[in-house]
Amino acid sequence: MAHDEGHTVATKAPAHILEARRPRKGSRRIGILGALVPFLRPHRTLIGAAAMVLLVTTLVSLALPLIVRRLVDHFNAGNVELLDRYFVIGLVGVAALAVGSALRFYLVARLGEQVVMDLRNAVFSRVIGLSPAFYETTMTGEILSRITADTTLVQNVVGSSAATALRNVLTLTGGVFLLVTTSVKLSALVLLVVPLTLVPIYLLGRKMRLASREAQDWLAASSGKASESLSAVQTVQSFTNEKASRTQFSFFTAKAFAAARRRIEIRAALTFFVILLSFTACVSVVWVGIGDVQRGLMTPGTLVQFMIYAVMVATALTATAQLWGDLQRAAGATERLVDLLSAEDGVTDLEAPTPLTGPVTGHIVFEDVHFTYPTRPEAAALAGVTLEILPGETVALVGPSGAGKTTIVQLIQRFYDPTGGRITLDGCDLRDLSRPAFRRNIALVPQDPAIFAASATENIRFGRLDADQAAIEAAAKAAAAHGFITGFPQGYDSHLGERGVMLSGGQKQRIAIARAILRDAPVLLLDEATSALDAESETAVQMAVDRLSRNRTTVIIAHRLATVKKADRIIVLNEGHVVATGTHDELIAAGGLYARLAKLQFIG
Ligand SMILES: Nc1ncnc2c1ncn2[C@@H]1O[C@H](COP(=O)(O)OP(=O)(O)OP(=O)(O)O)[C@@H](O)[C@H]1O
Repeated sequence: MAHDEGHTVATKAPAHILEARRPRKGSRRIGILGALVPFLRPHRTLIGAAAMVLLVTTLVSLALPLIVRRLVDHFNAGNVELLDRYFVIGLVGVAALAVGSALRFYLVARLGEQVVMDLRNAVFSRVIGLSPAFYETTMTGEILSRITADTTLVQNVVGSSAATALRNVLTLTGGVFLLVTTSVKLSALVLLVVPLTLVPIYLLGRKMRLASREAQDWLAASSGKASESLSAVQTVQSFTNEKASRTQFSFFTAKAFAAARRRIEIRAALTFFVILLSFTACVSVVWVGIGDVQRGLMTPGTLVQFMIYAVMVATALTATAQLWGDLQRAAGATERLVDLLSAEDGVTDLEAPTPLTGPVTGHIVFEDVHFTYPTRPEAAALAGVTLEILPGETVALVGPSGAGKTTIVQLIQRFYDPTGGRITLDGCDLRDLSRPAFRRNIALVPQDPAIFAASATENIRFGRLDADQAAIEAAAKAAAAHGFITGFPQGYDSHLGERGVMLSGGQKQRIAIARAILRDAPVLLLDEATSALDAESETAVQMAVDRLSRNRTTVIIAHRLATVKKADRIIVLNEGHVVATGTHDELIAAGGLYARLAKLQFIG
């Protein structure tokens, strides 16, 4: 019932999920697992050792039935000494098998853990560097699901299934060879059935893989939904939308369940066919074999030996059917991980970027910059912006909502590349510089600063990771944050809670300002908070900003009269154009958009 409701409430399934239902180019191939080779290569020694152990244990397990045959055939011969010898050999074999199996488990499981660790790190290090355009179309919760759930599927394969598959292949090869040498006639019977079992494995395996990938996709979507709702839990609760959130979430989990159920059904069918076919063959063989023993064509020991091999071969086949499913599932997961690893970034650095020579002065120039957000190709966010910000100058960006102020600040950081024109820092096109190199010269104070679930010290240190405690406290003092931090029970060691839930708006801003002070960069970008602070916080923040912007190129998205009045120059934007520049008094005298905005927006 809840699921049906879900259909009406839930948003449409993400586009890539709908897309996932269609088989993609190459999605039929299990060969995608080859993408894991670069992750396996560094562990060659481990793999080699595991393969050796695997070979030895398989050979030992194939040899044991030979002993069993001798035991059976000499059972009544009265030669106790010979029997004892066989038992001792058998026990040695069993011991070798035990040691080998334990060692194989250890080596292979460790390999799985290591490969998955590397894979997780690779995916995270890839996505953490992707420019914001990527996150406009991908939910973070979904990426988390890829990093946890999908990598776990890969781990199953690398950390067990692959080894089991290899063992099965060896057992099958060795077992079939030994079957034939034991009895050609009975083997012919068994080998008739082997190809038959492969047919359902092949036919159903592909379906299973598609269902599995779909289940993983829905699972990822449900994580995306959950993390979105959880990160806005207060908004959800104050609008009493918990029920709708639950319904939406259960819509996604129900979809994941339905796909998983389809996979399980297919696998159940597969298990049925494989067990039926392989064990039917076993039983028929025993039937025929007992006749041969009665007619004296073979010894009972040989029949027992043959039966053990037949069971080994049949078991290996059954396991292969299941493993094939695991491999298919891992192929689906790998495909998605590969998608993430090879996600194209709209913003890329040159192979040989221009090095920044000497200290940056902070001379920023926009030359006829046009820009359209990739997700909104029909509307230009900037339509020919030309402006120059001199070293050390403080510039206030002012304009109605949607005018393009934030866009300008984003482009200065090269989160996007302009679609036309160019932006230079100290005369260098941003596209020719390496992002990490020039961003080191920029400090950002966002409107709603990110606060991490860590101590006050660690949060401020985010501005410059190698800063010592003294520098951190000095920055906090300059940002008027020292007072409230020392007021906390654990002072600088106080935990600030995820997203800074334990701080007021003004306190968060002062932490962000302390970070920027610590960074000590020649360019300061500041998005002034729109929310009103109390007079005391307001003055404290204002003073901290003044101190911070002195002797630096400062670009402020201004929302307060005090700020614009202090700016060297105000740039008025409207609909992606610069419509006027000047000081507060000049612009008021000119009486255009700014005069109107000033009257409406700045209360002072
Ligand atoms: N990530 C985005 N994807 C698509 N369009 C965007 C994106 N960010 C902003 N826009 C659009 O670009 C235009 C300029 O937005 P921008 O955020 O630069 O305005 P702003 O002047 O900072 O407004 P505000 O004062 O309300 O923050 C707006 O029409 C906005 O809807």
